[in-house]
Amino acid sequence: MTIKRTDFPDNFIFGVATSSYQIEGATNEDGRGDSIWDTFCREPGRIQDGTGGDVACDHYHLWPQDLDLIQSLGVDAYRFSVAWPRIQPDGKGPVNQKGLDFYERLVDGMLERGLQPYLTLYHWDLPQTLQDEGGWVNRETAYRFAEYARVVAERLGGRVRSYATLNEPWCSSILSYQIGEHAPGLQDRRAALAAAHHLLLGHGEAVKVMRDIVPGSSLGIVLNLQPAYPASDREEDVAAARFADGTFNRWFLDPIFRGEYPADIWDAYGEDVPTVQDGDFAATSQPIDFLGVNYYSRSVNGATGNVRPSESSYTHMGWEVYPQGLTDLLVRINHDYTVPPVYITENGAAYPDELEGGRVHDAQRVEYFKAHVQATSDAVQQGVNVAGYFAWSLMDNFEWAFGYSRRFGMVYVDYGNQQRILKDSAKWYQTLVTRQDAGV
Ligand SMILES: N#[N+]C[C@@H]1[C@@H](O)[C@H](O)[C@@H](O)[C@@H]2O[C@H]12
Repeated sequence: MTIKRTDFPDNFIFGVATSSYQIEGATNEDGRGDSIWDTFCREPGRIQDGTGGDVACDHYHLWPQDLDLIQSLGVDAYRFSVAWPRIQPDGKGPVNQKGLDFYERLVDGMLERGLQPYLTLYHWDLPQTLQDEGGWVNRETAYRFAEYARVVAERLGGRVRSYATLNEPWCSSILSYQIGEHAPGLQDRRAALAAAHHLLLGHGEAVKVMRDIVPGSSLGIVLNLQPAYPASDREEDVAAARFADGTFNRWFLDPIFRGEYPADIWDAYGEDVPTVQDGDFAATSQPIDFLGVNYYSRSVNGATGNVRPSESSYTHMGWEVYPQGLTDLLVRINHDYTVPPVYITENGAAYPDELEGGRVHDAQRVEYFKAHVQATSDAVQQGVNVAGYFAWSLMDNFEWAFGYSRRFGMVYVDYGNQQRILKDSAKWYQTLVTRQDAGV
């Protein structure tokens, strides 16, 4: 059985994805302000290899050849993010024109190369000055985010037709304010739930503002969703899976598509639940034009903790390779919610790539992509309106708390000389998206 480009609708989009802090570098250039990740990386022990995003892939300077590289892959679209601290160094007030100029050049460069820009407004690089005032725990940050969205839309409006407000609000709240593995690195569930609420409020306020500025553009949000399976059919395992599904998936899907929090999880959170003001759910459940889904793996839940099926293979992140979970997830959200067109906005895998004779034979990543593109096609065949697939990531980059120790790219980056080298997976993807009938 082969997966072919023609297995998808003609208007199906294939793309690649990155984010500002992970690739740009130039953290002190052209008026950019500090983000919470610049601060976090300076705190000893936060990043596994002690690095940060100050240089990364030097994309801020190498963007023309990186756009040439993307174009050479034959993809339709490029998903990228705008760094809020480049646009408003203090997160509010004065606009840094050099920051806007950079993204204007970048977007024009995409359009000149026939690449459709898919813009994400917030991929975790919150201006530090806002964090100094409480960050997402402070409700005011939601309104500052809507003001930032206005600035970007007013400058790029006519040229960018797809805007995602947030990337993975679960990571920006739970992972960052409760678990503490991401910036700002707090461990306070009540703060995390307040942050999650204000992120979703900011999403809604930004959508409201942008509807007037970029009429006809496609506005949406990107969620990292993870299907939760019970380790067995024992009641306690089934309950564990439902709780995991509730805290990870429904806690974000329900406010967006139902205008409420899931009652079972709200009750479980007790006094840590966020303060919800009148009108908040009207904002969070603003009609949107697409849902972005970032899928990497599933969870297998038991009453005493997660289970790692021994028969599965695992990526360098320790995540189970489980493509069926993508199909199951898409079919489920299509059944349980009234969703707009869905994009797989991120899917990919980290493996310990080795450069051998100027080549990277990343066979495991090729198989990962093949299986998950197939799983996406399976969901389409089952009636899910999937409009596109973006591979994570275009190139190796700063992998947050793992620093540069994890390589997710289909293009290898030699950080010593910033050389880009297509891995076998890039060549496979190129054959798929350019209809050369890549085989599975
Ligand atoms: N970890 N990991 C890989 C990848 C990360 O590099 C992206 O920035 C996130 O949007 C999402 O977590 C997925």
